[in-house]
Formats: sequence, C-alpha cells, structure tokens
Amino acid sequence: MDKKLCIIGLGKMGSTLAKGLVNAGILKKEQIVGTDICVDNFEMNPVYCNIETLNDNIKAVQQCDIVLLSVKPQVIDKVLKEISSFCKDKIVISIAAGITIEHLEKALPSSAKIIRAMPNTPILVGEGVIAISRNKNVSDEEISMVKNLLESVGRVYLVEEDMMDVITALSGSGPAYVYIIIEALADGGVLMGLPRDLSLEFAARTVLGSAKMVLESNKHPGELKDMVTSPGGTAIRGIEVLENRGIRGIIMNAVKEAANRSQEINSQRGVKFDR
Ligand SMILES: NC(=O)C1=CN([C@@H]2O[C@H](COP(=O)(O)OP(=O)(O)OC[C@H]3O[C@@H](n4cnc5c(N)ncnc54)[C@H](O)[C@@H]3O)[C@@H](O)[C@H]2O)C=CC1
Ligand SMILES: O=C(O)[C@@H]1CCC=N1
Repeated sequence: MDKKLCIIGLGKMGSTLAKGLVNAGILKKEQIVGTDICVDNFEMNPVYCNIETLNDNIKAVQQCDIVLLSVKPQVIDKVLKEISSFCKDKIVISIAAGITIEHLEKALPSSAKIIRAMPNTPILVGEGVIAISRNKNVSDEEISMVKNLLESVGRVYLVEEDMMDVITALSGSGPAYVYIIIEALADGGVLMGLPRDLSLEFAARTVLGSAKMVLESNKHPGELKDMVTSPGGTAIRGIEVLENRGIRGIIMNAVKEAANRSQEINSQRGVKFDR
C-alpha cells in the first residue's frame, strides 16, 4: 500500500494500531507518522516500531493521505477544529467511542471522507475485531483500501452506523470484561492452591480455547457447555453458582450500560464548529 497514515494520539489504542500495522507488514514504519501532546510518549517510540513522532498535528496531517484520530472523545472537538481545514481530500478515520459520523461531518470540510471505526486492543496480537462505517464521500474503492489496511490487524466488518454504540460496548469494551473474568478464574485457582503463574496460564488458555471452539466448531455455545457438564459432575456445580448469582444478566447489563454510555458521549458534545 502506497498511502501515508497519520495517527493522532499515541496512547493505548494509537500506539497499538501503529505497532500492529507495522508488525503486520502492511505499512512500512516510514509510512506512519504519529502525534501526541504528551512528548513523554515519544520516549516510548520503540513501542511504536520507531515511527516518526511529532507534537504538531497540522504538520502530520499535511503529509498524509489518511488521518486516524485516536484521541479521547473529550478532546476530539479540539483536534477536529485544529486539523479541519487540512482534511479536505483526506480519509479521516475516527475510533473515538460515541462520536458519530454526523458529528464528524459538522466539524470537517464537506468533502472529507469520513470513516467511523471501532477496533479493540487484541489487534496487537492480530486477533482484533474492527467495525467500520463510512459517510457518503467514501467510495467503494476507498473503503476497500481501508478495509484491506485494517484487515492486517483483525477481522473487519462494514456495518451500519446505528450498530456502532453496541459494537463499542461489546467488542470495543469487551476485552476489559474478559480480562476480569480471566483474572477471577486465576484467583479461583489460587484460592484452591494453584501457583499464580500456572493458574493464570490455565485461565487464559481456557478462555482462548473456548472462544476458538465457538468460532470453529459450528456448535451453539449451549451445546458446547453441555459437552463439559456431566450429570452430577463438577462443571454443573460451578454453573449453579454462576446462575444463582445472575451471571448472564450481569454481563448483558454491562453491554447495555456501555452502549448507553456510548450514546451519551455523543449527546454531550457541546462545541459548535464554524465552517
Ligand atoms: N483503549 C481501547 O481499548 C479503545 C479505545 N478506543 C478509542 O480510542 C481513543 C483513544 O483511547 P485510548 O488510546 O484508550 O486513550 P489514551 O488516553 O491512552 O490515548 C489518547 C492520547 O491522545 C493524546 N492527546 C490528547 N490530546 C491530544 C491532542 N490535542 N493532539 C494529539 N494527541 C493528543 C494523549 O496524550 C494520549 O496519549 C478514544 O477515543 C477511545 O474511545 C476505541 C477502541 C478501543
Ligand atoms: O472505554 C473506553 O474509553 C474505550 C472505548 C472502547 C473501549 N474502551
């Protein structure tokens, strides 16, 4: 790919994307420039595979074809205002939770090609899942190019934008829920006498293997669960505890609340843009 990418905000997600894309070999490190206001982040440059780093968003945007906004929703308006007039013919990808295409359109030139995306941190290990939606200015060819770029770090799905809040709650935020489950499983092992490192390894591999079974076996999760639960056995005793405490409702509610929060973030955007 002969495009140059600018990543604005080299925090957790921006640096993960930079590293993931360089590691995947889809872009050379010379094809990515990253910016941040926190210059301390630049000392972490090896983490970003030695991409060029600047603390000047405009300078970075000017030299790129694709701009990826990886700043918090709370500061995105400030950044949009700063770079807007330099984005006339650019593809602008925002990964900010809750920030709608409509909001981005108000802030950017009417010709800007806008993509709202929701990745997740497992892109760092090539197992990410990324949803993308586009505005009317993005051609089929351009969306294919962006899809191709992001497919190097995960599975990419083109979705209707009205699914984005839920996807943000499910796959965008979901790794956080899964880490809590893994940590809790490991704590359970430690509680019952396993060494911490072995317990964590077994917990993580159990989640990894179970997820693979769901994806590769073509069986319903309920059927896979039944394969583990012998009558009068150990697994059903564990499941009884989880069901008594309402595990399913708790997890469903977590997704619902996170989706509500994503919607709320957009409705709280107050800055008005002068064209
Ligand atoms: N962390 C995650 O798992 C995911 C995050 N996201 C989205 O990615 C975006 C970034 O999130 P994180 O990386 O977690 O946050 P973060 O706080 O780690 O990174 C944001 C970075 O932006 C920098 N920044 C702030 N103002 C700036 C400016 N004016 N110009 C340039 N850089 C600036 C900050 O110094 C910071 O390093 C958010 O909008 C979030 O909703 C999306 C999917 C997953
Ligand atoms: O909570 C957050 O800020 C982000 C949005 C998607 C995942 N985590």
